[in-house]
Amino acid sequence: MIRIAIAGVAGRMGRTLVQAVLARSGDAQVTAGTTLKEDPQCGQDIGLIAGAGALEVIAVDSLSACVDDFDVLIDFTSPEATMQNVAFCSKHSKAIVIGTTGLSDEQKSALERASASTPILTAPNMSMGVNLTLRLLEMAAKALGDDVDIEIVEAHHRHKKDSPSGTALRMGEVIADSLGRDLNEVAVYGREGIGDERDRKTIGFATVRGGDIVGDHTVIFAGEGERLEISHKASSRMTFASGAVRAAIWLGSRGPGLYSIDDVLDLDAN
Ligand SMILES: NC(=O)C1=CN([C@@H]2O[C@H](COP(=O)(O)OP(=O)(O)OC[C@H]3O[C@@H](n4cnc5c(N)ncnc54)[C@H](OP(=O)(O)O)[C@@H]3O)[C@@H](O)[C@H]2O)C=CC1
Ligand SMILES: O=C(O)C1=N[C@H](C(=O)O)C[C@H](O)C1
Repeated sequence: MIRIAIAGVAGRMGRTLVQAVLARSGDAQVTAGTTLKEDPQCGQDIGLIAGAGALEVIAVDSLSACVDDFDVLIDFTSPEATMQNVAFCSKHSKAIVIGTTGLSDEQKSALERASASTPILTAPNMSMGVNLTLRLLEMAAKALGDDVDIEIVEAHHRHKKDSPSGTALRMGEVIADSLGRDLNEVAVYGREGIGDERDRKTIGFATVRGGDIVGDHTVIFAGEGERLEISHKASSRMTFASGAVRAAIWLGSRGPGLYSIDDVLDLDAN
């Protein structure tokens, strides 16, 4: 039985993660959860915070306060909080699953360094559908090559802080790699005013923020006379949470290393 702690347990993903662990049949347990000290839910039962009934586990304001209570931490918070949590997990030999997006290149390098002594699994999107979409994008990019213009459009709820989404950026990386391009050189983030004609080698990103959109991603491969669009639309955060819990259970029996959700999901099984 894996003992799971959830960082940011009062957040949108934190609450859904509690429900996702409860939905499993006895191979995992939520044994700890953190909130910020100033959060009004700090000190409350995390089951009640998640709207799932009391679990007799109280939300605490730091990982130090629950260090003996968990094996794997699941972290969907903010880049700053995630990096502090990685340092804590490294020091205390805990595995960590990271869903937080918007990490800088420097923060990603720090994750790589920490993974020499800590099991770390990170993915900008833990859903089966998105990770299958990444495979389809690779196939489409290779087949259509340099004959199309490629644009990535993503839409999320009004509270989302990072843009473009981590998933959109990963989609861009997969497509750029498939075409032998460097995303840092070819990405165009939004357009405004009068500019030059589109350069075919570029990969465009467009961001929509509004209401309660859970997460939509569409990649457009626009050619002459036809265009192909590959879309994924999430309608529930449970798709991300159940992937993350599955990843935590998998990571619980792994040694140090930097893993991805591809290592966990059986995308080739069916
Ligand atoms: N990989 C994936 O599949 C997915 C990734 N995400 C990513 O997960 C992250 C969180 O998203 P979401 O749940 O919507 O955001 P929320 O803002 O709802 O949740 C984040 C929570 O973390 C809390 N928090 C921040 N710092 C700390 C800290 N040091 N200790 C404890 N709690 C802390 C926040 O508190 P407060 O509100 O008080 O600041 C908040 O409750 C984002 O980066 C998002 O992009 C989201 C969905 C899927
Ligand atoms: O913030 C969110 O909500 C989401 N963030 C992730 C991202 O940035 O890609 C994944 C998902 O789309 C929801």
